[in-house]
This record gives sequence, C-alpha cells and structure tokens, in this order.
Amino acid sequence: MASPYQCRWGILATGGIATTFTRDLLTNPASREVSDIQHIVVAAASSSSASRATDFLHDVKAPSEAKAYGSYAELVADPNVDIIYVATPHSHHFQNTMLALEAGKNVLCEKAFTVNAKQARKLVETAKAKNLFLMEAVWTRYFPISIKIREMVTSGAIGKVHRVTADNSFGTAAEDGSLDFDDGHRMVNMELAGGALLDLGIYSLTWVYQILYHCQPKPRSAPKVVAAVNKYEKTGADEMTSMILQWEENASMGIATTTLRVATQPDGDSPASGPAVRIQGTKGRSKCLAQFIDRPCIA
Ligand SMILES: NC(=O)C1=CN([C@@H]2O[C@H](COP(=O)(O)OP(=O)(O)OC[C@H]3O[C@@H](n4cnc5c(N)ncnc54)[C@H](OP(=O)(O)O)[C@@H]3O)[C@@H](O)[C@H]2O)C=CC1
Ligand SMILES: O=C1OC[C@@H](O)[C@H](O)[C@H]1O
Repeated sequence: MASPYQCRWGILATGGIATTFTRDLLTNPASREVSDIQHIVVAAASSSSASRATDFLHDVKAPSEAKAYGSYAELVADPNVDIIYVATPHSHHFQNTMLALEAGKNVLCEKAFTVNAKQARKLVETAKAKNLFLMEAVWTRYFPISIKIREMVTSGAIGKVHRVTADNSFGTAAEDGSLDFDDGHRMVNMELAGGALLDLGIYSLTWVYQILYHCQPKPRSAPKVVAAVNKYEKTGADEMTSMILQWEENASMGIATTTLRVATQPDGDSPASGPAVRIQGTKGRSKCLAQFIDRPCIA
C-alpha cells in the first residue's frame, strides 16, 4: 500500500477553535476509514508569545518536534509548513491570510472568511496568481447531513424546492438588555468585527445557499435581497439580522436569521426546540432536517 500523503500544518493563533481543530486534526484518519493522508502539526504561533504557542502545542498533544513561534511572521516563513490554519477573530482574517499567501503557503481560514467582498476577492486573486489552495473553514458544507440533503435536492427527491428557512442563534439577555458576552468579547466587539451575522448568520446563509443556489442548475443568478439589522446598543455590533433572499426565476425564497438574544434551541437538544433548517419542496411536506445548524447532527 502507498504511504499516506503527509500534510504539514502550521497553526496561526492559539484560542478556542484552534485548540479544538488541532486536536481533531491529530485524530488518526483511520478512525473515519481514511488511509491516504496523514496530518502533521509541525508548528504553531501565538501573536502574544512563543511560550503561549509552546503551551498550546503541549495542550493539543502535538509531536514534540513541533516548533513554537511568538509571531505569525515567523510561522509563515517556516519551510516545513505546507498549509496554515488561520484561527484569529474576523477582523484579522484578511491580513493573516494575506501574510501566509504572500509567503507561499496554502491556507485554510476560519469563517467568516473576510469582513467584506473586496477583501475576499483580493485573497482569491492572490491565491490564484500563486497557484495556492485557499479555503474558508465552513465545515457545515461537508457534514454527512449536508451531503445527503444536497443529494435529495439534486435528485429531485423532494421536488422543486420553493422555500428554505434557517436560523442560527444563541444567547440570552439580562433584564437590563445586556447580552451574555462581556463588551470586549470577540462576539460583540466591533474592533474584532464581532456580531451575530459574521459569527452565526453565515451558517444560516450557508444552508440557504447550498440548497437554493448551489443545488440549482447553471446558469445561476444572484437573488434579490432584503435585510434588516439591529445593533447592540452597548457596542454597536449587530445582535440580530434577518435576511430574505428571493430567486424569481425559480420561485424560491430563503429566509436566514440570526440573533444573540434568543436561542435556536431554547429547549436544548430536545425535539421540542424545533428545527433549525426547514426545506420545502413540491414532493415533500415541510422537512425538518437539521436540529443543529452548525453541528453534524441529524434531526
Ligand atoms: N468553525 C467553527 O465551528 C468555529 C469557528 N470559529 C471562528 O474561529 C475564529 C476564532 O474564534 P475563537 O477561537 O472562538 O476565538 P478566541 O478568542 O478563542 O481565539 C482567537 C485567537 O486569535 C488570536 N488573536 C490574534 N489577534 C487577536 C486580537 N487582536 N484579539 C483577540 N485574539 C487575537 C489569539 O491567539 P494568539 O494570542 O495565540 O495570537 C486568540 O487566542 C473566529 O473567526 C470564529 O468565527 C469559532 C468557533 C467555532
Ligand atoms: O462558528 C461558530 O460556531 C459555534 C459558536 O459557538 C461560535 O461562536 C462560532 O464562532
């Protein structure tokens, strides 16, 4: 049997999702019946100190040879790194991803990819010009349930789809109107491009787009969009966003919502919480297909 391809990762940032992702990356692919690849963490960097990166590598049980850097610039210059995983707040994705691309590295960047379309275009152009892999880490697209539902839509199993509704919301509010997060937390901090839309709403939009856009035959067109945003008065970040997308030629509508004030699942995992995503087609009654919009669960 051929030896597995060795993919050598550099982890840029050491926060919550960097820890979760890196632990998952180091799980033996054989556990999911994959044998043609081996993921190796060769280095990690923290913007605050090399010792923070050392602690991170220890925490995720990376190989003892993995290098710890105290700056992102040192990480992207490491010749042993094939691909960089960017796990900083939204505000920093563009600059961190560009740093890595310019150093000739492939990149997997956390969602939300960038804070505007212009930044996204620039990154894509740079990656193309340098023939590098570049991807936004929206794992929702790869869940077995997403793949199954896309198959159901493209095979016509639920008929012509006319409506998708998707909500991804969590949080509660105190009597005085304050949200669960401290004002400096990345979820509500404008300096870190916080807010419900970039953090959670992108999952609602992912569901609408993967059904009503990507599953439709080409040529496809952009939808008409009407949207409204409520801002959190303590920080100015969006705390509630509702989006209606309509494709006139397909007679289809997507309704994507997100908020930090109430939860998609007020009753936790119980079916009483209701679905996060509903897909309605001509051959199917309304389908309640996913209880967790950003987790690989089946309702
Ligand atoms: N795909 C998914 O399921 C999830 C994705 N995410 C996404 O991952 C990204 C990071 O989220 P999360 O890990 O929860 O965030 P954390 O706040 O836990 O970690 C962010 C890390 O970014 C680094 N960083 C660099 N500059 C700054 C700065 N100015 N302020 C704060 N941190 C900075 C820090 O690491 P260091 O000090 O080492 O440089 C910090 O630990 C976001 O884009 C978020 O949307 C988050 C959760 C789940
Ligand atoms: O992507 C995410 O998914 C899970 C949430 O807890 C987190 O805030 C968000 O960034």
